[in-house]
Amino acid sequence: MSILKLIGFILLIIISYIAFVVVVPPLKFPRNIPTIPFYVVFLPVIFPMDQTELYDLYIREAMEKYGAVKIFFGSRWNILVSRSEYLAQIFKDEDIFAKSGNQKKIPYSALAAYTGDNVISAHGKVWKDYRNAVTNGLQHFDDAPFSKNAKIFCNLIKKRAQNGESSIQMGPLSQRLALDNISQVALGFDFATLTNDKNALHEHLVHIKKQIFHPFFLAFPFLDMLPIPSRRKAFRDVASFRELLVKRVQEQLINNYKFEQTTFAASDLIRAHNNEIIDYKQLSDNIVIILVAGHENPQLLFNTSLYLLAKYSNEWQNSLRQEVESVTDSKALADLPLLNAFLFEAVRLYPPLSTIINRCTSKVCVLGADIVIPKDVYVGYNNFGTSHDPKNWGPTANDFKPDRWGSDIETIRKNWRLAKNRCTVTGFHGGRRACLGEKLALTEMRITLAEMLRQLEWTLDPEWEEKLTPAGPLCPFNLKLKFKERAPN
Ligand code: HEM
Repeated sequence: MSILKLIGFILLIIISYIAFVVVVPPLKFPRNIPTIPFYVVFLPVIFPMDQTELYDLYIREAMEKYGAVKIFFGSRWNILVSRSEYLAQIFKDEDIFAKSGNQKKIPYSALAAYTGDNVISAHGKVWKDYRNAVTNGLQHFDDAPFSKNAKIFCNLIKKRAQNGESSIQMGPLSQRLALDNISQVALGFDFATLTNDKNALHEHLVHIKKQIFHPFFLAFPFLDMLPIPSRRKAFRDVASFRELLVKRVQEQLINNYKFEQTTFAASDLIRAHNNEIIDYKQLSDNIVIILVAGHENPQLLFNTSLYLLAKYSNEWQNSLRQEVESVTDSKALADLPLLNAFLFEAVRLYPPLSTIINRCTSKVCVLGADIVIPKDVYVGYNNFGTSHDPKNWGPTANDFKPDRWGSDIETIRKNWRLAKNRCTVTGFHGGRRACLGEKLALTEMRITLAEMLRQLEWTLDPEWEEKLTPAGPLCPFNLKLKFKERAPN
C-alpha cells in the first residue's frame, strides 16, 4: 500500500469515527427517549433564528411528550430534561446526578480557565466549604449601592438622549450597571464603570469575554488544546484578568481597616483562605464566579424586564409606574404585588440561564420510572422548556401574563415558592443547589426598575428586530430602546 493510500485510509477511519461519535448518540444511551438530530445545535450559527424558535421547531414536541431527550451539545451527547418530576429527582439525588462544571467537563478550555472550580460547579465537601464561605455575604447585604447606581444609570441615559442619541443599545450599558452593583455589594470594591467608561479592568473583561464566548470555540472546545496562537493569547489574557481582579479585591478589603468586620461575600472568602480552608486558586475561582454569575445573570433579567416593559408599555409600564411612584424603600418595594408578579413572570417566560448541562451521573440510575442512564453521562435541564410546558402552565404557557401569579402579595409569594418547590419554574434552579443570589438579584431588579420607572419612559426602537439570543444565555438580542425623560412631579 502506497504511503498516500495509507494516509487516506487513516483519515477515512478518523472521519468515520468522528461522524459516528457526533451523528448518533452512544449505544449505551437510553432508547426510550427521542434523539434531537445532531445538526440542530449548529443551526443558529448558519440561520438567523433565535433559541426559542429553535426550541419550538426541533425540540418542543419531543420534550413535552417524553420529558427528556438526547441532544448533542458541547462536543458530546447529553440527556436534556424538562419534566418537573425528573428535575425534582435530579435536584434531590445530588450524589447520583453530581455537579460537574466546565472544570471537569472541558478542563482544557479557555472557559474553564476563566471560571475554574467554584461554588456553582463543585460537588461534595469542596462545594460545602465554598458555600459556607459565600452564603452569609450573598444573603445579608447592604442594598444602598443599587439605589445610588440606578440614579447614575438614569442620568447616563438622560445625558445620551440630550446628546441626540435617540436609540440606545442596552447591552453594554446594562453590563456596566450590573458590574458596579455586584462589585460594590458582594466584592467590596467599586468596578466604577458607570462613572468611567474607559475603565481598564472593564475593557480587559470585555476583551476576554469576546475570546471565551467565541461561538466556534464554544462549539468545539477541544480546539483549545491545540497550539493556536489566538487561543494561547486568550489563556494569557484570562490569567492576567483573574490576577488583577483578585488583587483589586484583596487590596481593597485588606487596606480597609475594618476588614475583619466586613461581611461581603469576598471578605468571607478571604477569611476562609487565611484560615487555610481554601487555597489561593480556590479563592480566585470563587471571586471570579461571584463577579461572573453576579453580573451576567442580573444583566440578562434586567434587559428582559426592560424589553417586556417596553413591549407591554401601555398596560405594564404604566401600571408598575403608578405602583412604584411613591415607594423608594427597598423593603416596601418587596411587598408590591404588581412589581413582584411582573418579575416572577419575566423569570418564568425567559429564564436567563435557559439551558444548563453540568451534571454527570456517578453510577447507573433510573430517571423517572424507566429511563435507564448509564454512569458518566452528562444530564442537563432545559429551564425554558419547563416553564413553557402547558402541563405546568396550561394553554397560556407561552404568554406574558403576570397576573397568573395572583393579585395580593401573599398569594404571589406563595405561588412563587410553590413553583420553585414543584420545579415548574427552575430559572433559579432548586433544592440544595438553589441560586444563592436570588434575593440579591430580585432586590437589584426592584430598586433599579422602580428608579427607571419614576424617571423615564421607554419604548422598543421600531428598527430593532425583535429577537432573542441565538444560543447560550437567554435575553433580547442586541436590545435597542428609545427613552423619554419624565417631567418631575
Ligand atoms: C437573575 C439573576 C440570576 C439567575 C437567573 C440565577 C440563576 C442561577 C441558576 C440557574 C443556578 C444553578 C446553576 C447550575 O445549576 O449550574 C444558580 C446558582 C448560583 N447562583 Fe445564581 N442566578 C442569578 C443571580 C445570581 C447572583 C446575583 C449571584 C451572586 C453572586 C448568584 C450566585 C449563585 C451561586 C453562588 C449559585 C450556586 C449555588 C450552589 O450551587 O450552591 N446568582 N443561579
